[in-house]
Amino acid sequence: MADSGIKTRVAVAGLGAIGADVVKALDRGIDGLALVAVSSQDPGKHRAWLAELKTQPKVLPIADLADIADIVVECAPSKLVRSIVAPAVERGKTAVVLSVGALLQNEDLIGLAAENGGQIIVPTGALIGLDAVTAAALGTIHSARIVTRKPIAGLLGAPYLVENDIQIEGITEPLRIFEGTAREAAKGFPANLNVAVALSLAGIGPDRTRVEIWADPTVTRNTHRIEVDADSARFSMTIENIPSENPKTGRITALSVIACLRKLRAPLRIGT
Ligand SMILES: NC(=O)C1=CN([C@@H]2O[C@H](COP(=O)(O)OP(=O)(O)OC[C@H]3O[C@@H](n4cnc5c(N)ncnc54)[C@H](OP(=O)(O)O)[C@@H]3O)[C@@H](O)[C@H]2O)C=CC1
Ligand SMILES: O=C([O-])CC(=O)C(=O)O
Repeated sequence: MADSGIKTRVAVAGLGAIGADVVKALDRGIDGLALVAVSSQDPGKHRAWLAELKTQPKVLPIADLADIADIVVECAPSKLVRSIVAPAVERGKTAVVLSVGALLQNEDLIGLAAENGGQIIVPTGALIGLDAVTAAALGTIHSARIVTRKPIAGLLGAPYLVENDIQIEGITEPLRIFEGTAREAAKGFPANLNVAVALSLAGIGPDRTRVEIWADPTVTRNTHRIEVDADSARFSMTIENIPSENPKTGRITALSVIACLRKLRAPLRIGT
């Protein structure tokens, strides 16, 4: 298909560990896409590096991004998901969502996208294997499980730890701090376990996907192992993510978003 020359306009909400890398990649150039706007809590903090971009995006409040973009990439705290995604999908536009856990409290956004011809895209993010999980889900998946091990800094402050008075600072041995469903994990660890919800949405849902979380002072990487048993295949895979400047977020997450954006207009797409 010939390139029409018309660029799809992209806005990025959040300029932290994920958003800043996505903005820089868009500015370097992704075929068919143009960065038009960004949003952050404190834009002054980002003025210097934004000024070095080849093309200056507008700096807007999150609610205004979908006015001028075809795709809004959400890389912000999970409590903002609704205010970023709703304006996009109700205009028939696309929202790329990183704070996947928050979709469980805002499931109606999926209906809103369906009614208005919009789309919500969840990149593989910090996880591995969602291509195989979505394929297996077309048959029968008997079970899906994720075991996450994170260094202490990747878990500190999670509401589940605070509510249950679980102390992890200073532990010297791995400690299993949670066992439950992906839905429960999303509630207790909203900034740490998006991967569990992504796995569940690709597979057998948040109430049947089992999650185990370990605070592990012996690891330096955010490590996720998934185990899936289906009528088409059985597989297990592990990813060991090097933390970014945000210890909760693996470096590969921004790269996954960039790869996802590149696929949108690429002449060759690899993978499901
Ligand atoms: N799906 C997945 O696999 C993964 C998902 N995530 C999730 O992705 C999200 C982003 O992660 P990460 O980049 O590490 O987070 P960071 O904390 O590094 O960055 C968050 C950004 O959100 C911005 N922000 C905060 N409030 C507002 C607001 N009111 N309006 C606009 N912007 C705002 C901040 O602005 P400022 O810089 O000005 O303070 C900051 O730039 C998180 O919810 C995280 O849990 C993370 C890893 C993997
Ligand atoms: O799932 C998340 O929110 C983040 C994560 O574990 C990682 O980046 O490795």
